[in-house]
Amino acid sequence: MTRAIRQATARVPGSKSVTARALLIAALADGTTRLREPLVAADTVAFAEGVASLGLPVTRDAGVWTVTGDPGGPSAAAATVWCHDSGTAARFLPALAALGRGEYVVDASAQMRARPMGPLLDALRQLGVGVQAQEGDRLPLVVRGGRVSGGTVRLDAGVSSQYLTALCLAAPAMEKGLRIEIEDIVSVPYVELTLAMMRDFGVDATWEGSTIVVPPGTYQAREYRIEADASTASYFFAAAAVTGNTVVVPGLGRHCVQGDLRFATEVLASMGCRVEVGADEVAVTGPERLRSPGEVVMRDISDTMMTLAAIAPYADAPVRITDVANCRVKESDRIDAITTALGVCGITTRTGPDWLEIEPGQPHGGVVETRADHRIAMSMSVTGLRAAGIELDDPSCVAKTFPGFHEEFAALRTAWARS
Ligand SMILES: O=C(O)C1=C[C@@H](OP(=O)(O)O)[C@@H](O)[C@H](O)C1
Ligand SMILES: C=C(OP(=O)(O)O)C(=O)O
Repeated sequence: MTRAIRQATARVPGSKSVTARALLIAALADGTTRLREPLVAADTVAFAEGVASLGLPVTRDAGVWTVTGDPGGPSAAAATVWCHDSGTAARFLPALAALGRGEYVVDASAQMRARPMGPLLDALRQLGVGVQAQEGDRLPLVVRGGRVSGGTVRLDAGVSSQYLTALCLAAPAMEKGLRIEIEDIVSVPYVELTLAMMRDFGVDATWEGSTIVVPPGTYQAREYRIEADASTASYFFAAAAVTGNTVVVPGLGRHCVQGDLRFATEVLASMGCRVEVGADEVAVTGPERLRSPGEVVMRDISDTMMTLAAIAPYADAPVRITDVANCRVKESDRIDAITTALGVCGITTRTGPDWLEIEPGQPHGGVVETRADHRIAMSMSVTGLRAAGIELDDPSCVAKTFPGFHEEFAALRTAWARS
């Protein structure tokens, strides 16, 4: 007997990572850039307000953000840049501030103040930028803007690729450009995304072995469409995986530049899902019984680690996720947060410094401690599709990247039920 598969569409907002990069590039571009379909969420609003506070105007209309760039860098004489909980803002904006003509304070929430900044600050200091930080190179910072001539820096991006992206994005505005010699690196697809977007705005940076070479140059202002967020889409793809239904997500497709789409095309596909990548949409259909992918190395796509952990109980054998040490220094200690959440629901897990393992089982209800981490909230919502009584202590923390998440998730369930 063939089973009835229910199909529905889920609308996922614009990519956080693409929106943040586009804002910074546009701020340094020659002219006015119009960003279509940007992500409107706490992280990107903080980013846009940070750019504006540095003296580079950003107008936010529905569906279009307009940025008036200045290849000479920020013009404000003084500013306080408030990054809220956003790693992209807290790591990218100090590099933009370094190019300015004033003295800037960069600060953020307690959650972000606890996250590491050291390698970025070390690289900025190698370039002669005046940076003062709190003990342990944490936020808040004072950055003294000035002419940055560039040259060569060494960088350890083994805890976060965001330090490397920050330097790459700012480098064309440096007199000699920049050679960045990379010691270690995580989240490589995010760096590829950075270089691809720089190319879209007219600057061609290249890899030479483990060095990135960015020539001096000027970004060209343009009209730019922000694609949907592949990390956010992972929750909707995972929902199809555990229910055996089909979800179609528009705004992602063959030309997608985000590494996290690999969660669908590689991880879910290896678990028995059918994954169809079209020109401007991706469809995922769950199997009758979810297969364990065995061990999954997630160093490149660690934002989707919790999505996989959240569906792992429904697989037919244990799931082991490895090489995700830097998940311990994100919005929460994510290895601890997701295994604690699953534990509250009766699922057995094991962890190590950079890995976790999840046993198959039927979760029961419980109150999940989200630890103000949007991805714990969204991931455990997926677990809740096949387990009654899973509640989040703070559902509103999804506002970091998708304020409308719960409404869209509920709409998908309703659409499946009606189809
Ligand atoms: O550059 C970016 O836009 C991002 C890089 C990744 O961080 P790490 O490089 O710290 O892993 C990712 O987790 C984050 O959500 C967004
Ligand atoms: C790690 C994340 O964000 P950021 O580092 O940009 O705060 C995330 O969105 O999962």
